[in-house]
Amino acid sequence: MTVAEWKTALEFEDITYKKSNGVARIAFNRPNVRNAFRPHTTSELIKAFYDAQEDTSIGVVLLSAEGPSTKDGIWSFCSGGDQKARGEKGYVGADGQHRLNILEVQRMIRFMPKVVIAVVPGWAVGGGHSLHVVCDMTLASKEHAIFKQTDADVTSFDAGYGSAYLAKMVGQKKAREIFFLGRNYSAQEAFEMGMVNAVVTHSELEDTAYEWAQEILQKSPTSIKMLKFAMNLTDDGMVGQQVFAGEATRLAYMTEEAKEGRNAFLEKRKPNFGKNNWLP
Ligand SMILES: CC(C)(COP(=O)(O)OP(=O)(O)OC[C@H]1O[C@@H](n2cnc3c(N)ncnc32)[C@H](O)[C@@H]1OP(=O)(O)O)[C@@H](O)C(=O)NCCC(=O)NCCSC(=O)c1cc(O)c2ccccc2c1O
Repeated sequence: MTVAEWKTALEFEDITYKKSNGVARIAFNRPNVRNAFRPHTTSELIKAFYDAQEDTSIGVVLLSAEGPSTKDGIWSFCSGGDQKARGEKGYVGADGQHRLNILEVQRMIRFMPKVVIAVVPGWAVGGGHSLHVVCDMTLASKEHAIFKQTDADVTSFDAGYGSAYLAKMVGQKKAREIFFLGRNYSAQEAFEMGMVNAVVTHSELEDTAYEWAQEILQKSPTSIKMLKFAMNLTDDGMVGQQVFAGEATRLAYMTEEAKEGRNAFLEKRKPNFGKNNWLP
């Protein structure tokens, strides 16, 4: 077992961001409000995810949470949009602008060419629930994780991945129950529904996530990336095809044909791609 040696990668206010041996760990850090996110949080998440995406030493990102609450000792992953940050036109930042950008965070997780694992130590609610749905895999605390959808209680609803993609994951009837009734589900129930990969004893949750990450890091990076994008493709329409196709183009750039095409243009001559290169 590789022991994690976390080092702070960038300093933030609402999140922590650390790296260890090929793994980045981005964690919500407002446990006293159940790790609700405000516009400031989403802008920090975007910066951290971008850094992890650009860092070629990083292959797996853990999206986790600090805790427990110093007020009552309760653990949470994320309770979604901060209801205290809601103005007349939606969530409002310190600059007075209305924005939340949580959907941009979702897209970064979805289209990042690396594996993102949700590590759920407690409440995963509303937009926090949707974030775990969009992650590639989810590990949940046996003792403390609770999954719940409150979007329809507060009129701030995820009609994208959080609901429609969830329905592909757990089935239409169950997804509708989750959103229409807003009940609490334990880690075990979430596992049985197919939206959690493993239920782990709380004290072993972070170590297990790190171990899973280390296992993934032994695999071929190109294979992992292409498989993630292949599995996304059918649900993501033309954008899914664009993301997958971008990687196909990258692979094509590495061929002799691509070198010949580029060189011919630069040397102002016709390209010669050879006669026997139409592979079966
Ligand atoms: C998460 C809970 C079920 C936990 O209940 P519990 O009883 O354990 O804790 P308390 O309710 O006492 O909370 C402790 C403390 O934290 C504060 N708090 C908790 N959640 C939030 C929150 N989301 N925003 C602000 N503050 C929060 C709470 O006020 C207490 O503070 P004190 O000062 O009193 O100590 C329960 O807390 C709960 O139900 N929370 C709200 C969950 C919720 O409705 N979240 C928002 C859903 S909508 C959403 O997230 C969302 C936003 C978007 O912008 C989207 C955009 C596009 C698509 C989708 C979006 C989306 O889904």
